[in-house]
Amino acid sequence: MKIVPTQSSPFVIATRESRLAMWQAEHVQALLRNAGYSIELLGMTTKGDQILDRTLAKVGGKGLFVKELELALEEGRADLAVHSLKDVPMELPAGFELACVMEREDPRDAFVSPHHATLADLPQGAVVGTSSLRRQVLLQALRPDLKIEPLRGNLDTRLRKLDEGQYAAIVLAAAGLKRLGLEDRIRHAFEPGEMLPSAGQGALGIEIRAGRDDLKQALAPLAHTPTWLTVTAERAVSRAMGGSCSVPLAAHGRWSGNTLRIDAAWGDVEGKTSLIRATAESDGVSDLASADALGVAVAAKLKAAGARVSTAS
Ligand SMILES: NCc1[nH]cc(CCC(=O)O)c1CC(=O)O
Repeated sequence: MKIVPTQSSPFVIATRESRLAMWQAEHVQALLRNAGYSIELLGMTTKGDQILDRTLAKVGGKGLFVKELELALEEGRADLAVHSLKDVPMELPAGFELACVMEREDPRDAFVSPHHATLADLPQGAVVGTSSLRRQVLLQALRPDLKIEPLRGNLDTRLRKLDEGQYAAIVLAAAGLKRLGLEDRIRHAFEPGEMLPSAGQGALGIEIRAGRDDLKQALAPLAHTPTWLTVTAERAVSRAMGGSCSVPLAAHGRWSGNTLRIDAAWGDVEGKTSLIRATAESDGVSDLASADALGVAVAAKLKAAGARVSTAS
């Protein structure tokens, strides 16, 4: 017999209305429904979805995607928000917390192109679309001749712009393409050694108002501890570097056995190709505090090698 949890009213998931955000919210909805909970969705459009003609760095940063969802939580219109962790600022506002981090999808960046198999196949000076400073700097480090042009919008919009011929290739997160059944668009998945992913890429986090123990209990079975530890270390690198989308910064963790290794790369916006890299590993990462400390240690190495802490928000 299934034990049905007691709920005074359905839990409401606040979600952006892009196909990817909806997929992610519906995924969490399905998991919680399977566990016997009653779950509804509240779709909303955020500023980050509306403003498409400027880079995120110029319009106010990643927080744009999450602020409106947090307002819905604050006003009691919704109970939880499912986020791509990559888009979640390092510090949550007071009164909010991450209730859980789920198992990571593919964290790699994907090379997508109608006519070229990978970066090395692109002709001299080809136009590659991305608005991510991290991707721009890492691409230029591999191929200084490429012309990087801005590309914003949801996944479908970005793929349409590629197909219309505005770019020879674009770079997207493999995770988003896979979730939407668009895996066949991936021509090449960059290994972390080629193009280091962003902190949190491919992982989903669920945000709630602090103190909602009923929700924490419901969400606990969705948590994936190895992912949570990894992304905590990655996000600690970003936090310690003052990371935001106006700084090219990559941080990526991998387990081998009991050892967690974090690689990071920091780019100078002005210098464009001067990448600073650092690595640290630990076999003693078993709680969020030690994961955080590992990330801070990587950031200290970046700083010692000349990376500067950003003060921009
Ligand atoms: N910045 C937008 C964004 N936020 C999360 C993903 C992909 C899914 C994920 O990383 O979990 C994407 C698209 C992309 O970078 O191509």
